[in-house]
Amino acid sequence: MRSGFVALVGRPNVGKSTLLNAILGTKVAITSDKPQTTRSQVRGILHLPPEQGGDPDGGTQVVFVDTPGIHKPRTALGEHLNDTAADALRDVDVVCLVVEAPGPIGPGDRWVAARLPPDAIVVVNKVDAARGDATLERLAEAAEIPAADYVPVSARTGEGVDTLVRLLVERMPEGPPFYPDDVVRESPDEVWVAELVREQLLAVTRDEVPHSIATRVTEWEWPRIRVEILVERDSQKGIVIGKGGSVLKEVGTRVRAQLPEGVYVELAVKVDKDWQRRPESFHRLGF
Ligand SMILES: Nc1nc2c(ncn2[C@@H]2O[C@H](COP(=O)(O)OP(=O)(O)OP(=O)(O)O)[C@@H](O)[C@H]2O)c(=O)[nH]1
Repeated sequence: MRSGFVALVGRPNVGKSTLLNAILGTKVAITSDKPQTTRSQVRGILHLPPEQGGDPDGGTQVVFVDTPGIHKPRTALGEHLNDTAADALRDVDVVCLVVEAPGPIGPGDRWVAARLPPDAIVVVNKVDAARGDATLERLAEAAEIPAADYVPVSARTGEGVDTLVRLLVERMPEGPPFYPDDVVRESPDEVWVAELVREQLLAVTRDEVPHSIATRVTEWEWPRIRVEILVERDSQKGIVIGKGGSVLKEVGTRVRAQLPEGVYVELAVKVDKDWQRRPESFHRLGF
């Protein structure tokens, strides 16, 4: 049996979480078109039996660690997110730096690249959205980053994902599994439901609101779940609730669609002034 850890790092919005979901073939990480969606290390576990590309003698388990996008921090939470991502680089077997094909490799990507181990893999994502020779240009640029492999993929269409998985399996050391066969996501159910609510709020609200939102489950009496939504200012409360509660209603419907039938999700909004700037507030939220 082979088993090991892979960290997915990169700047915000390059598609790390979408790639993790594509590799696992199931949703374990929330995604959005807003940067800085991932706020903690999210673990997803790939189990490959020998006949599906795992080690021929006993299969392979790859534990993926999805990380917050590394960025120039503007708040205490931002600094904490960078530290969380940097922590993930330690003690893993392979680091994948994710960049995106459509736009040039920028200072943010290079800053992360300079902190990689020399045997990292550079993943050039979103090749489906690259026009003309953009993918080739990006691979040429990526080649300047010292790494062991450079792999073009599309997390959206799945192109190249198998190649990436094959390279990762080859790099996994011999060892026993870390998780039971049926575990694909490490986070507890309460954390997952709170994340689903945050994902839908990110999808439904706009502008500065998304960064100010945090969610947590405050009651779990199956099938009734109460989720509290924290915002930083009074003005944001109205936006999150929506006219006549329309935003909350839409979010609730979208979340329920992803949970077993019959689950009742109750949403409440609360103001926790400037929680992102106060470590005691965001530590209380589990960051
Ligand atoms: N066209 C295209 N879009 C993609 C692809 N992968 C991800 N995206 C989009 O890129 C956006 C960001 O994706 P995420 O997976 O949330 O990005 P992330 O790197 O985890 O972001 P952070 O949490 O901010 O670090 C979303 O709108 C995705 O749908 C891809 O292969 N092709």
